[in-house]
Parts: sequence; structure tokens; C-alpha cells
Amino acid sequence: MNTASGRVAVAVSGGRDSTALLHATLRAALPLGLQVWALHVHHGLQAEADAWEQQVRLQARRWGAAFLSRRLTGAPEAGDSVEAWARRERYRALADMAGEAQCSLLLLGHHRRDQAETFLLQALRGGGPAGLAAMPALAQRRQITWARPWLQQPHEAVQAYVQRHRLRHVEDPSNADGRYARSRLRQRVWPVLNAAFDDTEATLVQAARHAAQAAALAAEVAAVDLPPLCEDGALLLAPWAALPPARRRNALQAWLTGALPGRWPQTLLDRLIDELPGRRGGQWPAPEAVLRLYRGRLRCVPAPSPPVLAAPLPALDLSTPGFVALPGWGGRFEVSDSTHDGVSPALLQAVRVAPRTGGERFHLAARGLARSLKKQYQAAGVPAWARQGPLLWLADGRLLYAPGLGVDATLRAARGEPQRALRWCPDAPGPRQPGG
Ligand SMILES: Nc1ncnc2c1ncn2[C@@H]1O[C@H](COP(=O)(O)OP(=O)(O)OP(=O)(O)O)[C@@H](O)[C@H]1O
Repeated sequence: MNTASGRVAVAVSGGRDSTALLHATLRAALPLGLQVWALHVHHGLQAEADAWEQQVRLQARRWGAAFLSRRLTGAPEAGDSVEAWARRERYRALADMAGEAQCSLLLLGHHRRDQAETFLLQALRGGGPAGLAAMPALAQRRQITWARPWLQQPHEAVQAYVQRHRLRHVEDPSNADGRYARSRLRQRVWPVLNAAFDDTEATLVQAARHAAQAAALAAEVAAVDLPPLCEDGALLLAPWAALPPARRRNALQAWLTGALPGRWPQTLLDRLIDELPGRRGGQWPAPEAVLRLYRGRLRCVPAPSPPVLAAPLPALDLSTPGFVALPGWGGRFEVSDSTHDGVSPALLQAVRVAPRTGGERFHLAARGLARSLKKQYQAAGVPAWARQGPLLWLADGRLLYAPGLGVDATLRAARGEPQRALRWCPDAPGPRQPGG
């Protein structure tokens, strides 16, 4: 393990397992001249939390470990469970503290029963191989090696260690709180399982190992299958559909994970698997985005925000280079200097914004006829998602600009005259959330 800095960190809640792990780590590390850091997170959720922090601080000092602690601030957002929020923020705080203590190795006190419980909880949530793989013994994240050295140890072994060394530890009352799924499993299900089956813990952990192998294999296959199926971020449907069924599903799952900004439901994958084959066009709603199929390419584009048109927009001045945001439309216009196919700044001093209502006419070529916007979009091969955005009109009622097509050909400035280029830029979807 990586102890190049001569320092090892242990995440210590003050509970039985992590107290034992701190004790055992100190016994192994101090004779080797390694410095041990006890890192504690104060969740700020329970009345006893101050006392737990104090207990870990004093114990660490007595045993010869350096100590750091962080108090979490903030609260779960709507739709986020307290457990999920606390876990995410705890790992973030632990990573920050490990960085501060210059420890590249961080030990966690999970043991074999924790692993078996995680497997069961994932199964009860309908998890796939990645979830059922439960917790890795070693993981590299944020330049830290996260290690669970006791993942193969039965909890009785940890209990025996605590008794042998008469270690003082805290009892977290939430471990017995029936509102939490893990507590219910531990209190009500585990005793029954153990009474009915032999070696429950070891068997479930073995199943988690099979799942980890399956998840790793799926990731390796996707890494080979996906690159030839992608062009400019789009999934090419014909070669995708030619894959055998399991690889097809696996590749689509990997593409969705890379393309969508956040978590997405399995029902989306099921629906696409049913509906994509044989289709040339179509669209499917996804979280914060829309999946659009046009001419055999599947793309992920930001979900268009509905225009807020309650109050008519005043005339816009787009005559000077820069950006003009239209928040109600989910995007902005970019105005830049141009040498050809642009618009005279004089025409851009007072333009009006409006949605498509149907029946608009547009010139693709200066000498061509005005044809319906819909026909021009089709003629120019503009996919449906690139047509989203506002139209720009001149005060005299002529259509000036259409997203995806640009400026009407009869309204373009002559070469050599001062002119501006216009471009509609939809907002990007929100930042990606880490999956779990
Ligand atoms: N508040 C915390 N501060 C630091 N590390 C923590 C904290 N909570 C959990 N951990 C780390 O995550 C591991 C697993 O957490 P879990 O919630 O299962 O344990 P616990 O019941 O709080 O305590 P323990 O595992 O010490 O008995 C702990 O063994 C410990 O390494």
C-alpha cells in the first residue's frame, strides 16, 4: 500500500469498528516509523456528536495519533436522503482532511458483515452488477488510496479485538433506528437469515465478488465497443443495432452514462432498447436533457426551457458584438463581427423575438423563392433539436433569423459592408452528478 509520505490516515467515527482499526493501525505503524492520523467527521445531526468528537480526539492523542476533524455544514436538498447526503459529504470531508494531513492512504473500518449488508441492500433496491459489487477493498479517488483492510474479516473478529484490548467506543443510537434500511436489515433480517442458512455473510460477500467481476467485464467490453459507434458525441444507430443484444444494451448504457448530465432511470434504457431499432428519427425525454434521433444519430441535448412569454419582450438591440441572454428561452444570442453572410448593424438595433407558430417563410438563397420554414429546415437537413430557439423579426414584419439556418438570404449585408454574425446558443445542461 502507498505510504510513501510516511503517513497513514484512519477514518474514525468513534464506533467500535473504526476505533479498533485505529488501535490496530497504530500498533502496526508506529514501530515502522509511520505517522498515523485519526480523521473524524462531525455530522452535526445528533446531540451526542460533540461528545463523540471529543472522545476520538482524546483517544487519538492518548494512543499517539495526530487528529483532525471537520464539522459538516449545510443540509440535504429536496429529494436527497439524510443518509445519502451524510455519506457524500463525509467522503468529501475525509478527502479534504487527508489532503491537509498529506496522507495518500486512508483506511476505513468496514468489515465483512458491512459488505454483505451492502450487497443485500443493493439487491433490495434492484441494483445491477456495479451496485451489487458493493464496496471495493481498494479504490483510487482524489489522489487518495481508500482502503478497507478488514473487508474480509467477520465482525465477530473485530468484536473480539475490542474486548481483548478493552477499547472504549461510542454507540450511535441511529444504528438501531428503524427508519434506516440498514438498521432494519441488521435488527430484523440478519438474525433470521443467520438462523436459516449457513455461512450467510461469507456467501453474500462471494456473490458481491462475482458481481464486481461482471461489472468490470461490462466496463471493459463497453470501452472496446463504444468508440467506433460514436461521432461528435452522437451514437451511430446502424452499427449499434448490429451488435449482439447484450453488448448492444451494455454499449447504450455506457453511452447514456457519459452523455446525460446526471443519474437516469433504468426505464429509459429499457424504452430505448425497445424503441430505437429500425427508427430514423424521434425524441425521448431524459433528466435535464432530451435524446434526439435524427438521420440515424442519437444525441443528447439540453432540455429546452419553455419560453416565458407572459409579457411580450421589448425590441432587442443586437447591433454590438457580445452576448445577449434570453433566460426565458434557455439561451443567448452571440453577436460577432463578420465579413460575409451577416446583417448590417443598423438592421439589428431593434429586432423582436418570437417563437415559431407555423407558416413563417424564409429565403435560403438570395435569388430563391421564400419557402415555408419547415421546408427550408428539411432541405438544409437541420435536425429538430437544432431548430429550437427564438426567431428574430424586423420591425417591418420580415423574418430575419431562424436558429439552425441563420440569416434570411435576402437580408444579408453585401460583402465589404460592416456586418454582424448572429448565433443562437442554448444553455448547457447542469453539471454531472456522481453516480452511486
Ligand atoms: N463520522 C465519521 N468520521 C470518520 N469516519 C467515519 C465516520 N463515520 C463513518 N466513518 C468511516 O466509515 C466506516 C463505516 O461507517 P459506518 O457508518 O458503517 O460505521 P459506524 O457504525 O459509524 O462506526 P464503526 O464502523 O466505527 O463501528 C467507519 O468504520 C469509519 O472508518
